[in-house]
Amino acid sequence: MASSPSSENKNLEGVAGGAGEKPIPLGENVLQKHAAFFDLNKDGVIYPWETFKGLREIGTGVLLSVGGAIFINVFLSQSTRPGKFPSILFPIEIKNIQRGKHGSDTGVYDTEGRFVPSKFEEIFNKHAHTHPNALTYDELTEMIKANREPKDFSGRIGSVVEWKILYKLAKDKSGLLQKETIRGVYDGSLFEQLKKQHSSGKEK
Ligand code: HEM
Ligand SMILES: [Ca+2]
Repeated sequence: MASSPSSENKNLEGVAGGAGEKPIPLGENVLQKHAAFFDLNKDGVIYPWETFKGLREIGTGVLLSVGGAIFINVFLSQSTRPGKFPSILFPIEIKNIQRGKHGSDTGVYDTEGRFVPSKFEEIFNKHAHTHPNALTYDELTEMIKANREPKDFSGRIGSVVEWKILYKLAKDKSGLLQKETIRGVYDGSLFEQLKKQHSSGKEK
């Protein structure tokens, strides 16, 4: 469908090194980094209270952080712990985080949680009409709509939530979501940045 063999080949740039280098092992996918920010004690498992604390640290309000922690952990605990009896503590297992991928997304993470540069560029080629390196709120909404897959209720909700919260937390003073900001969300470096900004800008 959308991903032809030729566009898939481009993924390899981000995956394998030059001649003779070993490909990056699956254990080092960027989606794991995105999630690992929230693993406060770095034990490979994210409990809801860690998600809550992480969300607070990057500037999310109390109510949204409570809702976010419940929503994220309930959904991702189920998919990252397949085959196991559900745990009432709703842990997310980072080593399986790629199983938490849903439909109606951008495809910037591939099925193994790796970053696909061509898909990342596609966001801006298709939707950045007013500024080449940023999205306005309307352009973001347009992108989310364009990524909708038929009958994919949960994937659509997931995408709206991810992108609208990102916009709320990380838009610039002119209301734009900058390309570099979006790049930073994929490897989680944006979360570290937001945490610094938030802790320096506000006394607890
Ligand atoms: C405020 C916090 C967060 C924001 C703003 C955020 C934002 C995003 C964005 C924008 C995407 C990309 C979706 C796409 O490419 O279409 C994404 C993907 C993803 N995020 Fe987060 N995220 C946050 C917290 C978390 C947490 C706590 C977890 C789990 C521990 C998580 C797990 C995932 C997963 C599994 C995906 C892959 C979904 C897919 O591509 O289908 N995120 N997130
Ligand atoms: Ca943990």
